[in-house]
Amino acid sequence: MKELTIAMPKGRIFEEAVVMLKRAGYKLPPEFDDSRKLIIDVPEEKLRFILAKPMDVPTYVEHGVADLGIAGKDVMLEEERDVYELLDLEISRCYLAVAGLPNTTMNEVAPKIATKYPNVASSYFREQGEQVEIIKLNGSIEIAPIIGLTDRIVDIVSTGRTLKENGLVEYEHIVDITSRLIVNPVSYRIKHQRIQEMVDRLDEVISKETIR
Ligand SMILES: Nc1ncnc2c1ncn2[C@@H]1O[C@H](COP(=O)(O)OP(=O)(O)OP(=O)(O)O)[C@@H](O)[C@H]1O
Ligand SMILES: O=P(O)(O)OC[C@H]1O[C@H](OP(=O)(O)OP(=O)(O)O)[C@H](O)[C@@H]1O
Repeated sequence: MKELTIAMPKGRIFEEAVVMLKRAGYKLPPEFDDSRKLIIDVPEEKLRFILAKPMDVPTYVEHGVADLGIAGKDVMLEEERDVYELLDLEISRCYLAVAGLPNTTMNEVAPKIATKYPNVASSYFREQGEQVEIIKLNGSIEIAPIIGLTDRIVDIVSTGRTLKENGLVEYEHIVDITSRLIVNPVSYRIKHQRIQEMVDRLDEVISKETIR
């Protein structure tokens, strides 16, 4: 049996992804529940896990140092890496939206947009026929319109709590987001049987949890 390397996103997707793998019958050691290790080998399952920053997962997979990865659709849209999406895992559900201070319009000349997703935001506003200046931030995006850095933000919304507690409102819904299982195209060809088995096992877990 060929070994598979999987790039896992640290942070909020990690826990849900681990639950899913366990439900699919993979026996994962206690390091998955509490550890600072960045590489976890599971020889019994012939699996190696790399614990990466969520935005970096498609990079590892594109370069083939990981066969598979788990990444949010937001990251896939932003990074546009040369990988295949195999499965919608239907976890970490959220959406990308345009938000800002209530009852405001965007500056007519060169409105500014703060975001962690400069590529997604640029193409969205281009499609809308609006010319904007993108200001890339790495987090706490909601601060930007409050302190007058930008007119709007493009950011993730899940419960809407962060917008609400910071006095912002949603203006436009851009795209729904869930996490995806992604694969390196070469790995998919040469380790096809092994990868397909994992896809089938995960797909069964998804089907049990949702009414399709
Ligand atoms: N509030 C949220 N609710 C649900 N899913 C979310 C939420 N925020 C982000 N996500 C999804 O989870 C993924 C990882 O988010 P997370 O906050 O763990 O990492 P990150 O913010 O990209 O990383 P870091 O904070 O370490 O830079 C995102 O790419 C997105 O798909
Ligand atoms: O609608 P909500 O449920 O409030 O979730 C949305 C918030 O979650 C994410 O932030 P995160 O917690 O990752 O912090 P960050 O600002 O550092 O990215 C996102 O960027 C929003 O700020």
